Amino acid sequence: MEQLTLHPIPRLAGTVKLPGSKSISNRTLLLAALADGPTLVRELLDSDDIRRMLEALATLGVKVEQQGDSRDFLVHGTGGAFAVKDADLFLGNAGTAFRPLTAALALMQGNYHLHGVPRMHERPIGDLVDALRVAGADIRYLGNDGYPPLQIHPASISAGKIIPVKGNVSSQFLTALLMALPLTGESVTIEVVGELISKPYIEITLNLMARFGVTVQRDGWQRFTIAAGQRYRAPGEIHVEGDASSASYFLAAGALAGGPVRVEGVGRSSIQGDVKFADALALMGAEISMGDNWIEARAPQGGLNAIDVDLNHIPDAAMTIAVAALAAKGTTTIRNVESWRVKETDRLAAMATELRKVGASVVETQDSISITPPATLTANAEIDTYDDHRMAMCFSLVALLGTPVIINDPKCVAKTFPDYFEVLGKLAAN
Ligand SMILES: O=C(O)C1=C[C@@H](OP(=O)(O)O)[C@@H](O)[C@H](O)C1
Ligand SMILES: C=C(OP(=O)(O)O)C(=O)O
Repeated sequence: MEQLTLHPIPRLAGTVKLPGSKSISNRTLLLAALADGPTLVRELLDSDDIRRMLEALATLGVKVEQQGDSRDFLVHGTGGAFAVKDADLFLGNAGTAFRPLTAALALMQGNYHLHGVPRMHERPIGDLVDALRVAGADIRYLGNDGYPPLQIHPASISAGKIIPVKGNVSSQFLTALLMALPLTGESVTIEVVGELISKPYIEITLNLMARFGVTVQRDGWQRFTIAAGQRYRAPGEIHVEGDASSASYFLAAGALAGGPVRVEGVGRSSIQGDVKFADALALMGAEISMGDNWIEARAPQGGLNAIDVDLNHIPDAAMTIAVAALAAKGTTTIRNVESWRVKETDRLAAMATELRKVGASVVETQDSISITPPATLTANAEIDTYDDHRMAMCFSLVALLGTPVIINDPKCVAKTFPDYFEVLGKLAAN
């Protein structure tokens, strides 16, 4: 197995241009593929999760043309029906490809086999399948009930009713329904049953749907109504913002190792909830400034303080807080992140195990984690990354605390940020 040794990085300052947002890239590709007419998608993220969506669309007969060597792609919309009616789709471990494609294809009168890596087959999808079955979809489980792989069959769809969906396992199920149900042309109300987690991701979905001409009437986070007869219309061009979750590693770096570190590509005008990571970092004492399209972080004079926070709204960037806690005075508690258990790995268990390797005292509950840093961090800890890009990226921050660290299987960052370590290295060389 490949290993990467990161030597201590005593001071870090500079500017990083962020890669495109994963959440916006995959939503935009699908909406553009479903729209009437062509859409130019600018600055698409280049990573495994996006490749899975691009490959799936190609298999489904959607024409997508890369513009030279750029990250600009012209997507030829299909008007809401893919030409290929029988397909086998491998979607890796990309939740933002698997869940929305399941919903869209379930409404399309074809035979589709959707599968992924072994971990994807352990990530739940039952709440989405249950909701789609209420609309008449014919979806069968090929392995364990409630989990991929799935086989979709042609079915008679009638969405003109209330579709209930549970939102306490993943917000991606509601996102998938919202994006797909306009394809029926009927009026439909989606009713969230119980609690909805990761709410800001729904705002990304609604924002992009609106740019493609479909508006949703909402009653808070409980009911979402799509009026009859709406179609996705190509908006001409969509520019993909920088990835706010990827920004978290560099902002934390600025807060830990002097700074200022500035990220470009997200800021005050971002539609991504993960920009709120900056608020959590500020709560720890970091000095944050923000413009429309940039955020900057620097270390406070007296070092960071521990915090006790509910980070349900930013589950991905919350992992970065867990590692930044190693530099904070006191015990940091991150609450309401049970969804960590069903992501790329069981992130609560993985985080607890690996933080202990660097010497932290950790208390893990079903939905929270408390971290108390040691007096001296353990040098050269070998961090296992569990094929989880975010484990690799957030544990790189240990090097910014003056402690060498070894990252096992560093290439797992390819899911969302293939050249993460090169970008970090360049910043460190400034
Ligand atoms: O909709 C999205 O783009 C995402 C939603 C979140 O998932 P959950 O809703 O499952 O928490 C997040 O963790 C994931 O990385 C991306
Ligand atoms: C949870 C994540 O990914 P996915 O889109 O596969 O759910 C993530 O990127 O942290």
